[in-house]
Amino acid sequence: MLVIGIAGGTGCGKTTVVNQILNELPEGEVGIISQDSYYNDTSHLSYDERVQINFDHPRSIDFELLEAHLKELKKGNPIHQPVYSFVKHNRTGDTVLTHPRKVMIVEGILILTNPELRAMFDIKIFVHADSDERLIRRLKRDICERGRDLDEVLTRYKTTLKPMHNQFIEPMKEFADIIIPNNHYNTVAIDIVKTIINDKL
Ligand SMILES: Nc1ncnc2c1ncn2[C@@H]1O[C@H](COP(=O)(O)OP(=O)(O)O)[C@@H](O)[C@H]1O
Ligand SMILES: Nc1ccn([C@@H]2O[C@H](COP(=O)(O)O)[C@@H](O)[C@H]2O)c(=O)n1
Repeated sequence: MLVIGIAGGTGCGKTTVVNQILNELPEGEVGIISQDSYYNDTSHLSYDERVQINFDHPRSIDFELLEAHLKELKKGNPIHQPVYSFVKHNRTGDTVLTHPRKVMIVEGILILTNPELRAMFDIKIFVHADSDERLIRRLKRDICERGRDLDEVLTRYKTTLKPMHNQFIEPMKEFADIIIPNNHYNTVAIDIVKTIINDKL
């Protein structure tokens, strides 16, 4: 199994890059694990308490479960990937049966911050977009798709997103094998990654 880690700040285009990679590759050969599925289970907290969580700090992620799941997939066993709700700020209780594939992609803002998880990646990719570009994209996405308003996104950006990005995410570029500039759609970089995957398949 080839395991590819794709990191980068919120709104840099990780999900878009993953979809572009999947496009045209043989169906059923590439699997995806999203770090978002592994936000800690916070069922013991009220909604108001969950809103206060710093979702851009590594401690908000259940890395233990994420690692355990990746190990199972590497052994050839399927896993039940939790489903996360950005509206409820919690896991929904549902899971998605995820089968091992020849190529597994793990994507998320903080996946390179955990040394044990990082060691499991054969290829580490960092997607870069400038912070103003990422903020614009995040505003549009969170308002249209994640039930947020302008005030919520901007407050979160100033109080947690930006400082956490500078402290934990940006320094992870050091560990990347490939950095994809993504201020604009980067078809050349996507083609290179697709070629690497096709070689493996
Ligand atoms: N290169 C790009 N140029 C313009 N918009 C982009 C680009 N890449 C992604 N987007 C848009 O930005 C938003 C956030 O992208 P997404 O892939 O969800 O980022 P991430 O998963 O890194 O948070 C989406 O609405 C997406 O369509
Ligand atoms: N309940 C939550 C959980 C996470 N976030 C934000 O999501 C971002 C990570 O997801 P991307 O798809 O953008 O990579 C992260 O910056 C968290 O702030 C949230 O808003 N609410």
